[in-house]
Amino acid sequence: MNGGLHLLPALPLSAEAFAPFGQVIECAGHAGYAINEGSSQRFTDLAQLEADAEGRLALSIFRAEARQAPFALSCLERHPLGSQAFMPLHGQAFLVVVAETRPTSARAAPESLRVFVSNGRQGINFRRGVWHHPLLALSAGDFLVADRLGPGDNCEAVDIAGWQVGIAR
Ligand SMILES: NC(=O)N[C@@H](O)C(=O)O
Ligand code: NI
Repeated sequence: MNGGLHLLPALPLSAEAFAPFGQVIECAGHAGYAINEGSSQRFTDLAQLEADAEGRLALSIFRAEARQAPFALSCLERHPLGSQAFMPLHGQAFLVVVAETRPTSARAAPESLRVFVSNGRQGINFRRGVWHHPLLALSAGDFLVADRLGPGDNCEAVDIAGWQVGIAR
């Protein structure tokens, strides 16, 4: 413990481990196919983007500052009306914190929290409604973000405490 905070170490991000929460956006593990007279390879349909009927999917860029690990968690959120995808544009690693269920108390039970670290060549797509921590970039850089815009409240948040996330030494 450090300052009363329990450390939840990050595991390397993999499609299998992340499957309950969404998809990993990467070329590794997928078969690309040649397009444009062989000048490019297309790695297609890597994430299932979701939006309700009243919303629409939009592309944005988050210009993220580096967060210092270990990082004390203060909240989790979810987007009930659509998915949310993050793809690093400068190969920056980032932490991904997800929970299988809504935290029932401020001190979210560790067994419901999962922490992954992207190698910077991997993006992620949170399924619609998955509890997650807002973006935690480990080095500064831009992220391409695809998520749902439209009417209604698409962000539900809960406060949590007592946990910090980082890279196991
Ligand atoms: N607030 C916002 O647009 N981003 C968060 O939803 C996040 O997950 O980073
Ligand atoms: Ni979010």
